[in-house]
Amino acid sequence: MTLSPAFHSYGSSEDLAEALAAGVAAVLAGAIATRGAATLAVSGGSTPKRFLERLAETEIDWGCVTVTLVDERWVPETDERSNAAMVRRHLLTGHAARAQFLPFYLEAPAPEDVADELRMRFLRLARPFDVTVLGMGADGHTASFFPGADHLDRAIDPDTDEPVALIRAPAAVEPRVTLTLPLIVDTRFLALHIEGDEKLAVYEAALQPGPVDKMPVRAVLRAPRDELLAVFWAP
Ligand SMILES: O=C(O)[C@H](O)[C@@H](O)[C@H](O)[C@H](O)COP(=O)(O)O
Repeated sequence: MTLSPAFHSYGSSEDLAEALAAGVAAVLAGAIATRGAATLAVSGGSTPKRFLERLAETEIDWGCVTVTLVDERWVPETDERSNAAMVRRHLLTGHAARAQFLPFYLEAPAPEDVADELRMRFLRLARPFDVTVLGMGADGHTASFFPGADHLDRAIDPDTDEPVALIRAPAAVEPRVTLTLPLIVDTRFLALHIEGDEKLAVYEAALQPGPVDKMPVRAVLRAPRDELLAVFWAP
């Protein structure tokens, strides 16, 4: 059964960052208390930076946390477009520097050259994740589920056993590697973090009936889950 998302709106990006960081830290601390470990998957781009900085300040036992990405642009961490570099800069500092980090990028011209290594790397990740935080583009993509992407059907196949998908799409700029839909929705706390009026309108349009491939965030919105998807929005 697909439950309607829980929508949380905040007066400012800073208020949202504080609230989302507190919520994520609480879920991670709960996982550490019960299992001695926690897994966090975060998205790249620009929106998460303030939230990740607030999360880095929380005093949970970061040494028990594995941090990974929802998706990555196929560039080295020296490239300003690298999501891994953004996460290291904004999250893996201070208290959170002790977390174990599992990035995607491997030294190879194309992700297809290391597809088996990527598959094995992410097959080993404990499931379900404890926290997954998604972003969304103004075109209705999330993760690297871009409209018009090649292999999009494989990436959003709810029945795939593959942990990652290799994506190429005009809007994606670089080749992408993304967690597949089952890994993304198989998480205890799933959040969609969007900011601005434009993305709010895109989110509301994505809630309406329509083809998934035109607004692939719909694959997440429609995925049957026991727990509510939590949407965090600020103007
Ligand atoms: O690699 C990426 O770009 C992200 O993982 C992607 O899915 C992101 O969440 C959206 O593109 C929104 O990006 P902004 O936050 O920069 O608008």
